[in-house]
Amino acid sequence: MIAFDQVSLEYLPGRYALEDVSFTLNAGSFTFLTGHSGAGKSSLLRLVARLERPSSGDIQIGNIHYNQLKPRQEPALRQQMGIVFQDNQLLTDRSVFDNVAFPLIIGGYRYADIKTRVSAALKRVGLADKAFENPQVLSGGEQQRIGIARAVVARPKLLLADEPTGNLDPDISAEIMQLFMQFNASGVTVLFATHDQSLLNTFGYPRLQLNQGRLTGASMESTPQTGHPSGRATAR
Ligand SMILES: Nc1ncnc2c1ncn2[C@@H]1O[C@H](COP(=O)(O)OP(=O)(O)OP(=O)(O)O)[C@@H](O)[C@H]1O
Repeated sequence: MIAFDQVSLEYLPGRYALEDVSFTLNAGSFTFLTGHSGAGKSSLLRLVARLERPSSGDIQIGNIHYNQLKPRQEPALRQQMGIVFQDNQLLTDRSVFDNVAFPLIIGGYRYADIKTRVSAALKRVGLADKAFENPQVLSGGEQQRIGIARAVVARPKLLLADEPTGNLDPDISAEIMQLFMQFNASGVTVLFATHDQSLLNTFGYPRLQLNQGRLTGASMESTPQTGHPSGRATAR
C-alpha cells in the first residue's frame, strides 16, 4: 500500500512541484500516473523513492511512515523498490550483465547470488542471450529492457516507472507495457507515469491525474481491452 497524506513539495519559496496531494494505492495494484509535462509526475515518483523529501505531509509505504523513518532504515526501504527511467541511465562502459548486477553489488550480495539473479532477470525481459553485449549496440527497446531488469533484479515489491516508453515507437511501447503487466501479475505493485494517450486508452488501469502539481482525479476504469486492472486508486 502507498498512501500520500496532504503531501506538498515546495522547490523554491512559494513554488510547488506538488501541492496537497492525497491518495491511497493498494498493494498489488497497477496505476497510471498521468498529467501534462511539468504536472509533477517525476516529483511524485521521487518522493515515493525517497530521492526527495516532502515540504509537508506524510508518505506511507506498507506500515512505514516516512516521517518516522530513521536514516539507517532507508537502504532497506529502497531495496523494496525498483525504478525505471525514460532515459534508462545505463552505464555504457559496462556489459548488460554488469548494468543489471549494479544494485546487487551496491546491496552487498554474494557473487553466486548475483549471477543467479541477473540471469533470471535477463531471462524475464528476453535478453538472456545479450548478457555480455555492450548496451550501446542494442536497440532502444532492448536498452529499456535492461533498465527494467536492473529495476527488478533485487525482487522489489514496488516498481516505479517514469515515462519508460517515452522514446519508443508504439509497438515497442506495447511490449514494454506487457513486461510491466507480467511483473504486476506476479504480485509487484506498479506505479507507471506516462502521458502516452495510446497506452492510456489501450490499457484500462486506474489513473492518478496531476495538473500543475495538484491531483485532479483518480479513476477506476471499466473493463480494459487488454489489461487486468487490480487494486484501486483512491484520491482522498
Ligand atoms: N528542484 C527543482 N527546481 C526547479 N523546478 C523544479 C524542481 N523540482 C520540480 N520543479 C518544477 O516542478 C514542476 C513539476 O516537475 P516534474 O518534473 O515533477 O513534472 P513531470 O510531470 O514529471 O514533467 P515531465 O513529463 O516533463 O517530466 C515543473 O514545473 C518543474 O520545473
